[in-house]
Amino acid sequence: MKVEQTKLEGVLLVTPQVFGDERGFFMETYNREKALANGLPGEFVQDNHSKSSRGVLRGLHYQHPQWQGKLVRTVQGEIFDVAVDIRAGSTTYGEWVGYLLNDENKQQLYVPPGFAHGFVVTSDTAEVVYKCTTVYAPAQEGSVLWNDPDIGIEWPIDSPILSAKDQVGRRLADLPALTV
Ligand SMILES: Cc1cn([C@H]2C[C@H](O)[C@@H](COP(=O)(O)OP(=O)(O)O[C@H]3O[C@H](C)C(=O)[C@H](O)[C@H]3O)O2)c(=O)[nH]c1=O
Repeated sequence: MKVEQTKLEGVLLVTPQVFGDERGFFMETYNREKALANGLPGEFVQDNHSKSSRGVLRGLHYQHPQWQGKLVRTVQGEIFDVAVDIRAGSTTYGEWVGYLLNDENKQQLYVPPGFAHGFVVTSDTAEVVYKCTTVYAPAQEGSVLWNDPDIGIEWPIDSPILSAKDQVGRRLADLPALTV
């Protein structure tokens, strides 16, 4: 697998080695030894799977103080996956990166603790699976407004479908000082 550092330190783009043959393909989607050798966590404690229709935007979410690192991939369809640096005092505070993760490129995005995460679906449907470094702690969840102009995410969808929670995410300027 290839692991690339994005412009936000700690956010990693993972491209797995895909073994194709006349039957189809095989790839390792996670390997602890290779992960540790490439700056990825050696332990995840929860796997998630969500399915969404075109235009659904889930995010931007984080957990604090029990931050969740997330290794995200799309097993069917395509998403535009986004990480936003919300670590108080970070030199890249409020900056974002976004990548198209789909069932063709099979790429994964690692979103480390200290970042808000979200995605929008750019195919008819998308099934997203992701490994988490800590378990779900709903009382610790926070939401950042998906279209906060102070972040300026260039989403490929103008009018996304949002949950009630995501319609009222907090502006970056209203976030408490969050440390990892
Ligand atoms: C996240 C989560 C949710 N749930 C339950 C709670 C609700 O009854 C239902 C839907 O939850 P929610 O609307 O928060 O799901 P998403 O909007 O997909 O939330 C996720 O969206 C973005 C992309 C993220 O990065 C997070 O993993 C997560 O916040 O699943 C659980 O039981 N366990 C969980 O870990």
